[in-house]
Parts: sequence; structure tokens; C-alpha cells
Amino acid sequence: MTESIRLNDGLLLPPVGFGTYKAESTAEAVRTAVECGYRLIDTASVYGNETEVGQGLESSGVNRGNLFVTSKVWRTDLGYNAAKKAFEASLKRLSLDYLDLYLIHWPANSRNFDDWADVNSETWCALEDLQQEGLIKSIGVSNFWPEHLEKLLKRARVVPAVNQLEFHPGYQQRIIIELCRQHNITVQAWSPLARGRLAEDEVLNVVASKYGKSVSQIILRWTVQQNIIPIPKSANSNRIKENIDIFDFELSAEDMSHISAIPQKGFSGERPDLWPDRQRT
Ligand SMILES: NC(=O)C1=CN([C@@H]2O[C@H](COP(=O)(O)OP(=O)(O)OC[C@H]3O[C@@H](n4cnc5c(N)ncnc54)[C@H](OP(=O)(O)O)[C@@H]3O)[C@@H](O)[C@H]2O)C=CC1
Ligand SMILES: O=C1CO[C@H](CO)[C@@H](O)[C@@H]1O
Repeated sequence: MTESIRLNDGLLLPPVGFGTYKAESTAEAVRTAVECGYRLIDTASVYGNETEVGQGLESSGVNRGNLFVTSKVWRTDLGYNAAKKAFEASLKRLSLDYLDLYLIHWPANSRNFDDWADVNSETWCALEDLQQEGLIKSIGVSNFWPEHLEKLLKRARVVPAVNQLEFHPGYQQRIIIELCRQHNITVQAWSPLARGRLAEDEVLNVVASKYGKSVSQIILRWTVQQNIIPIPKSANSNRIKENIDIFDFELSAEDMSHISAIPQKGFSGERPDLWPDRQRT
């Protein structure tokens, strides 16, 4: 792998991570991923697989200090006390004594809390305190749109190091990404492969043939060339390898632009302003 990404708090993260949502045989998938060179592993309490992620990391034999483990506080655990409790439970399930990165998975919003901005700030305060106690190296958010981030920043002691967002050529969320750049907040891309929804895209297939790479490799390379950290999930050892084998070529500026101009047609339908009424538009 090439260059790491330095977060605004100084922590260095690998340029590609490994997603574990719905990873079949999670422990084995995580061990394979670590064997293939992944060092950043993404999980969440809601995935129900933190115990298996911990087992996979343990069985990899790689020193804890060389691994970067992310988990997230779920929607039902927002608030100061609930978030602290959720963190402790995640840590225990993972069999770890600290996390590298802990995120608010989805923001509270005006549909589910009258005082949604306070709820997000109180949750954030719990993460700040846990970081201060040395239990988390870096703290961040996920699925925060400008309205959530701007309110949070007004009261935060610590600027989030990361905002993990849906991001792929078919859904580029440029407004929030630009705001993150302004605050030196690193973006991580969830569903970086759009769960296969872009596999038939003509531009991606033409570029893939030109470089002799797969469509997935082209998408991931396009992502890392923007200093955005993709966290692709696969439970298949060949695809796990393929998704990290993206550091022996570079997309030209012209091909980057072609991919960035793909119509926005791959959105998952999940938006931070809709929960809990509905998740799909
Ligand atoms: N913060 C948040 O709200 C969210 C975070 N996430 C995180 O992001 C991670 C990645 O996102 P995810 O939604 O899983 O989707 P991805 O975009 O990573 O796509 C995963 C799907 O693509 C397939 N796949 C993987 N690699 C390849 C390849 N090289 N060629 C063809 N198909 C491939 C996988 O199948 P197979 O396993 O068979 O290879 C799987 O079906 C999650 O696992 C999770 O950790 C995800 C959603 C929301
Ligand atoms: O992290 C996640 C995994 O995928 C789920 C379903 O798309 C999301 O809701 C959740 O945020």
C-alpha cells in the first residue's frame, strides 16, 4: 500500500479499509483481509459481528498496534450515558482495550428529536471524554450532512477527525465533502462499490479495459486519488485481494474527470434526515 492519510488529530490511517457489514463468516473474512494487507477494519454495534471481528483480528497474529479498528454508536444509543455504555459494550465484544476510531453512526435529526442538535452534541461529548480517557484514539461522525456538522462544530471541543459517508461515482455528495475539506475532516467512503450497482456502467467499463483492471479496482483507485478512504466489503478471498491491489497504477486526470462526470444514479436511498420515518426515497 502507498501513503497513509493523516487525520486532523495526527493519527495515520491506511488509505483503504475493510468493511464487515453482512460479511459472511466474519472472523475468517477479517483474518483473510489482514493477511492480504488490510490494517483498517470497519465494524459497528448494529452489524452484530464485533465478537467475530475481534476473533478474526486475534487469529491474524498481527500486533494490535499495527491494526486500526473502527466501531460506531448506533441510533438507539444516542445521548451521553447511552453512548458511553454502548462504547464499553463494543470494546468488550471486540476483546480490545481501546479503539482507534469511534463514530456516531447516524445523527439525530429533526424528525426524531425536537432537540436533535443537543442530542448529537451530548453524544459527541461522550466521545470526547472517552478520547480524553485514552480509550479511543480518534473520534468522528458518519452520515452527517452540513446542518448536523455545522451545529456540532459550534459546541464541540474536538473537531471530528472523520465523516464516513456514502460515496462512490454514482453518489458523490460534493457539498458535504467540500465542507469536510474546509474543516480538515477526512472522508471515509461507505458502500464504495455501490454494492454492485455500477458494475455495468459504460464509462467505468471502458476505463477498466484501458488499464487492464476490474471496475471495482477503478472505482477504488478513483476514490483514493481524492484522499478519500474507501472501506469495501467482501467475503470472497479473491475479491478481498483485488480490492486492495490498486497501488500499481494511477488514473490520469482525464479519466478521473470522466468518472466524476458519471450521472448520479447509484444512491442507496439512505439519508440522515429521514430516519426513522423511512429510509428509502
Ligand atoms: N456508516 C454507515 O452508515 C455505513 C457503513 N458501511 C460500511 O462500509 C462497508 C462497505 O460498504 P457495503 O455496503 O458493504 O458495500 P460495498 O460497496 O463495499 O459492496 C459490497 C458488495 O460488493 C461485492 N464485492 C466486493 N468486492 C467486489 C469486487 N471486487 N467485485 C465484485 N463485487 C464485489 C460484495 O460481495 P462479496 O462479499 O461476495 O465479494 C458485496 O456484495 C460496510 O461493510 C460497512 O463496514 C456500509 C453502509 C453504511
Ligand atoms: O452501516 C450500515 C450498514 O448498512 C445498513 C443498511 O444499508 C446501514 O443502514 C447502516 O448505516
